[in-house]
Amino acid sequence: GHAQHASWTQLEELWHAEYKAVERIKTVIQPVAELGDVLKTYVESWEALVDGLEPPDWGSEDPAAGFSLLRHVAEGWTRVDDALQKTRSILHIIEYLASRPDREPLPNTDDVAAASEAVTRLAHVYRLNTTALVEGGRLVLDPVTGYHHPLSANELTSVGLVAVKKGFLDVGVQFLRAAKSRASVVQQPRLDNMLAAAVKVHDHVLEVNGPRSLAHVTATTPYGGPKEASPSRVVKAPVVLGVEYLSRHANATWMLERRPLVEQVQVERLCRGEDLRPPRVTSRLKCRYANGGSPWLALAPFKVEQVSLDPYITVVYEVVSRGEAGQLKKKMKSRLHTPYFPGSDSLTAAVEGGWSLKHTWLQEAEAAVLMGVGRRMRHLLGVTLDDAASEPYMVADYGLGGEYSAHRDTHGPTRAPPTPHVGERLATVLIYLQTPTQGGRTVFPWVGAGVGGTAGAAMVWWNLLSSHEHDFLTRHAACPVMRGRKTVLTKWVGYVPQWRTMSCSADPSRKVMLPWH
Ligand SMILES: O=C(O)CCC(=O)C(=O)O
Ligand SMILES: [Fe+2]
Repeated sequence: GHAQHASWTQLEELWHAEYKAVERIKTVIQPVAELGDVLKTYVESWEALVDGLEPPDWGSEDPAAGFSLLRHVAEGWTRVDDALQKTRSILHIIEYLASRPDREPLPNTDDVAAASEAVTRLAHVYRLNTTALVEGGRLVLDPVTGYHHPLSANELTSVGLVAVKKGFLDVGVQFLRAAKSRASVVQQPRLDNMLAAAVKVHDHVLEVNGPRSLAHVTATTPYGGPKEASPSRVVKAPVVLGVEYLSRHANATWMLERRPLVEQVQVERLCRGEDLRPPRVTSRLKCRYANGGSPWLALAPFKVEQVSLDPYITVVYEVVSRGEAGQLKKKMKSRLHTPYFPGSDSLTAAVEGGWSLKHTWLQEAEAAVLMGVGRRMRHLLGVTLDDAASEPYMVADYGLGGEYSAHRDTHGPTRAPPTPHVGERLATVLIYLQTPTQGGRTVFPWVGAGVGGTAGAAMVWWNLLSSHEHDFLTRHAACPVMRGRKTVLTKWVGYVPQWRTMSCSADPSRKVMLPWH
């Protein structure tokens, strides 16, 4: 099943619910313990009295036994009654605690497994600081406050084992090493065994399959044995971008066998903040004010920054204000669910979205804020994107290590067709309502560019060619969120409502963009 706590909004609710639960537990611990003690004493007193005798043989005619019986009940029951009355006053608290699973979804082993994998991926993509992990169980540090939550030996062990199982062999060994350094003397032998096994697997896989495939990652040199034994030189794979990528599309073998790994490696480099393009490409990018030719925006144009010219990707700043973002977040809170996409195969969508985000769909008519956003984008981009002419807005809230693997936004020939009056997803408007402090970039592996995201800013890109084929270069991914929260608001601009107003090109490979570009 699907993990319940796949977004930070839900994790935040869990913090609050857990706080309340523990506060209540604290109020019942003492009365419950007292009751336990009193009852135990009472039973002991009774057992001493009957001294192993069964009913017919009770010392009923022994005056001493009769005396003891009277005394046992008279004095004992006062204490029992006192403790029972106190417990009675906390029964509603017990009832509250006992009904917790009916009230809220509690995390289960699925959640823990998914979170372990998320931590593993974070460690892999962002090149975990092993020293900090070994010394303080530290995964990530808040650069401002210096806060970090240290992982215990047991937690490090369970993440390490998941990492090994999932093929992140280098990360697995590192976590198990960290676990060992933090483990008690009793735990040591078990960890020694696990670590030895993990190192053996790591070194064997490295020797047989090399350091990287779609299914595994190892360090570049073996962990066991003499270090100098295998000075295997790692050649950095050449970057594949733009037309070079497009030219490989005809090569089915390359697409099937080589593309996934090249894409993944390029995504990861971009996630770490690299730009894979040469300066002759990046130096042509501009930043300017734009009003899209709209008189309404003439006095208050948007700041538009080019991220890429082909495909055309821009960042439009200050599209949503802080207050508006807050209102939208409030609205989405109770509505988040596991991803599904209207009119498409929900299973595919859920798998693509992974466990690590929750989302909801919002109509423009449901939120005045969206009407404002829609108006701004309509004027700037010159497109129709109201409720009747496009899919609803989508709000997505990422979770712990939340990410979205590389995909295209268009339906294309393989997915369920879009609704007829909306058509293919001509453009994507992706607005960051909340920006993580570390990680979570949106990256385009075949463009070689990524954007860190500024709260309130929109990323806009055009997905289609004149031939109505999708532009393969627009594949993109959301990098795992390392620290902080990421909430995005997406609008897909449908093709059908725009086609009359678009300039048409005889060249089918031309990108479809609207006039202001
Ligand atoms: O959140 C992001 O950075 C990208 C989201 C995305 O690609 C999508 O929702 O289709
Ligand atoms: Fe997307």
